[in-house]
Amino acid sequence: ACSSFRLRDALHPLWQSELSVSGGTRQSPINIQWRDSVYDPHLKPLKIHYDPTTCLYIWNNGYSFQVEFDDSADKSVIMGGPLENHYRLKQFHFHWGAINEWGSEHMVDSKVYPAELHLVHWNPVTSTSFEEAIMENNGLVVIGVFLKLGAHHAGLQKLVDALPAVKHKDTIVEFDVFDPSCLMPSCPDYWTYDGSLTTPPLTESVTWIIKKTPIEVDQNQLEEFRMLLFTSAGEEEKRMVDNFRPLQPLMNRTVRSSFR
Ligand SMILES: NS(=O)(=O)c1c(F)cccc1F
Ligand SMILES: [Zn+2]
Repeated sequence: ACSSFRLRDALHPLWQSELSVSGGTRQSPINIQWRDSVYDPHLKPLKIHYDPTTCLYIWNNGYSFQVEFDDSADKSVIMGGPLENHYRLKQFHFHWGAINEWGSEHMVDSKVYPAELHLVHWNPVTSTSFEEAIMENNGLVVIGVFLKLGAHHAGLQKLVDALPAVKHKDTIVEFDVFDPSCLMPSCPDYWTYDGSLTTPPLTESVTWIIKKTPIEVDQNQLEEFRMLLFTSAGEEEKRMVDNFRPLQPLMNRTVRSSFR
């Protein structure tokens, strides 16, 4: 088995279906080797237009907390970058570690960050719903943003303040107006590659756009993430931490960069 495949990861409770995509040739996450990425001058700037009123609610789905959006129209969309058409924002969520030394899914030259934000979008031109797009080649676009320990993030704090209301699995709280563009770094640089969902069903339907520059959050904000639970009310409490998938082999893929 190749070096990055560890059976104990594949059988970890969170990823028990890891083996179900055996033979996958474009799995995520990966370690982005900066020197192996290829500058593509044809890559356009990413264009992001999020309508804050499309924000619906936050919920704890048992492996992350997720902010869901109204995707019944082209109101919160991304386009440009490596994309041939526009994609609708469906949800965003995070992955993080038990301590600051790990937590992100992707890595850059083997550097790991304490957390990673995923903004999940689907292609309304080739699919009629998010659920359908999950099964389509290039049905999804996920923007990945690294979080690093640093200054307090005022935009994130509105989200953090709502977390106690979704402490347990399958709890939900209304979250009316939020503009996720406040979570994007100002630097336009990104890497892009063809990959997969990092949670079951692990389908190979994702065009990944990984922002080069992390956003800064403070220690208290990260610790609020770690106070969430994987478990439902009444069950023995298990803290929601280390909800990231192990690195997957690059295989026959090239990571392109939008910057020299
Ligand atoms: N982690 S990820 O961004 O690959 C992801 C999920 F976790 C869940 C659904 C869609 C999706 F894209
Ligand atoms: Zn994710």
